[in-house]
Amino acid sequence: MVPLLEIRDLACLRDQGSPVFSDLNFIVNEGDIVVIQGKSGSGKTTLLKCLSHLNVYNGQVLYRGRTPKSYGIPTYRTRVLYLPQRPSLLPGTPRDFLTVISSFGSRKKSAKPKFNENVSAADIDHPIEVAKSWDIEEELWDRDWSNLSGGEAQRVAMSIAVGLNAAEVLLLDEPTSALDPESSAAVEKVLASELRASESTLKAIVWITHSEEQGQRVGTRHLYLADGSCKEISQPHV
Ligand SMILES: Nc1ncnc2c1ncn2[C@@H]1O[C@H](COP(=O)(O)OP(=O)(O)OP(=O)(O)O)[C@@H](O)[C@H]1O
Repeated sequence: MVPLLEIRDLACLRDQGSPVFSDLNFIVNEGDIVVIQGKSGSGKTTLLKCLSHLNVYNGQVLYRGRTPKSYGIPTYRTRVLYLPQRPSLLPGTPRDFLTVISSFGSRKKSAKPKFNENVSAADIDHPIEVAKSWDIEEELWDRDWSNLSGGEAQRVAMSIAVGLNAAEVLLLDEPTSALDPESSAAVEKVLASELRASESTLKAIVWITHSEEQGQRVGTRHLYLADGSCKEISQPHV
């Protein structure tokens, strides 16, 4: 069976030419929540950016056996969706971002998702409803990202990722780092149930966390990045 995501001989260089990492090889299968751990500066964010085709890299990233370019990069980025560590650095408002991303998207309206389906107002309403369930009032959608708190921005970004129901793989960069334990647990619960729900497009998550406890709670697999390479470990790294 073709893996959902396959990473072959992935290497990424710093501006000065030294490698952040090289020769990374791993597979993400349907149902996986792959937790990525590693010390600060080990290359976790860089890895997610390579997977979402935001960084230049050597080697191959294959989504369902095909290169990102073969889907068209905007469509690929909607299907393999990266949520940055600090969504507050995005330009404009969350509603602007939602409109742009949904115009590239494809929602699963039937058992077989199709690319480039038209997006209706309902597509845009759903993330707003998900966000409301996480105590995000609608007026926040029209504020600049820079004027949201870190935790508000994280919940809004996550509600877009979940509510649009377009992504098959979510690439999450410390998605709950600015949340209190209760909000964090609510987000973990929704993501885990989305992964199990048959009507959801979501098939796998790659999740960076510095929290060993969170890694243990959410992860089905654990990768540890160190010294420019990564290894699969059976338990979260202590
Ligand atoms: N645009 C860039 N130009 C030059 N070096 C960069 C750039 N982005 C990242 N780096 C370097 O690449 C290395 C890996 O950074 P990265 O942000 O991927 O680490 P990380 O493991 O996610 O760290 P943290 O846990 O602190 O978020 C670091 O040495 C960082 O300084």
